[in-house]
Amino acid sequence: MSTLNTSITTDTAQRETTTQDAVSMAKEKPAEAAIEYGKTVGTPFADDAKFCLRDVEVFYGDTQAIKGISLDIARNEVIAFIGPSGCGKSTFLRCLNRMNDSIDICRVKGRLELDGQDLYDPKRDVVELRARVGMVFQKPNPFPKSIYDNVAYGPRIHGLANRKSELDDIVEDSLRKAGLWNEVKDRLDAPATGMSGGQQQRLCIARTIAVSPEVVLMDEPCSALDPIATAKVEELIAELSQSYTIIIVTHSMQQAARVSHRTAYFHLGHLVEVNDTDKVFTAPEHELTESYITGRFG
Ligand SMILES: Nc1ncnc2c1ncn2[C@@H]1O[C@H](COP(=O)(O)OP(=O)(O)OP(=O)(O)O)[C@@H](O)[C@H]1O
Repeated sequence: MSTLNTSITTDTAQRETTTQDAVSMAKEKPAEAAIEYGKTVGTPFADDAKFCLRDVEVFYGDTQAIKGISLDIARNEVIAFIGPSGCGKSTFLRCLNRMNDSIDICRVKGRLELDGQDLYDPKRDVVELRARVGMVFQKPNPFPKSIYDNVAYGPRIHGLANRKSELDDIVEDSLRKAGLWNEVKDRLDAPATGMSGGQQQRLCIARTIAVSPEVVLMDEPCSALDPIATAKVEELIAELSQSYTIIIVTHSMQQAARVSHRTAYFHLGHLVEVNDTDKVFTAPEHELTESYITGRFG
């Protein structure tokens, strides 16, 4: 603050710049000093844990992106990851189905278990893991194939159907669960790339659930969608939560409030607070959570 005061001069241009600096300082991310390493306030642990994650650290080369996070994710819960850009939400999400394995400079440390089994056991079949823990990305990414073949792709490679009729049933069931069947049942052979963005994203969700996953990871699944398509995907998340554990990264606090049971607030690679979603948005425990949800920075 003293630097700011001494920089004030009578020069008008200089004064304007200084005022802008003050505004941007006020919007700046609060210091890491407000966070105790490895400590999360609220309710990060659960009795019925699908994922048990302890002391997780992630490095890109020498840079530490995740700083000692411990968290349980319960069976059939929807948990939202929120926080300012670059705080590590996607990095942490990608640990859960080992998507970070494909990044050469990325190292994951700590204990990460799915149903009590080590996620990072070198003997683990990663293809099988990614069928159990499916992922929906920010931008819809259908294959350049027909609508039918997009959904049938996973069941085919995992040998989930012995006959064409069984595959047809899986495709129909997945498209129904994704709320898309009525829109596409008469054009299953049409290219998926000809669908609207919102339809493509629901197709990607159908493709993910076609292999009967236990968990669906969603990395900003609505950021490329308009409000109507977003509302459809959010309705879908509510329906899917009956059967799956869902972990969603979102920049929209309204979306986190609408779809999730618990919300986890990340800051500079730390997990600062986890609480029931209502509590996070009405009575956050940590000052940084409060600053973020009230728009003081982010
Ligand atoms: N492939 C990578 N190589 C090197 N550094 C990376 C890589 N991916 C992410 N990072 C760094 O790790 C940190 C966390 O990034 P991450 O994408 O996980 O944050 P985020 O909270 O999901 O951000 P956003 O909300 O902007 O998507 C950032 O400093 C980012 O620059």
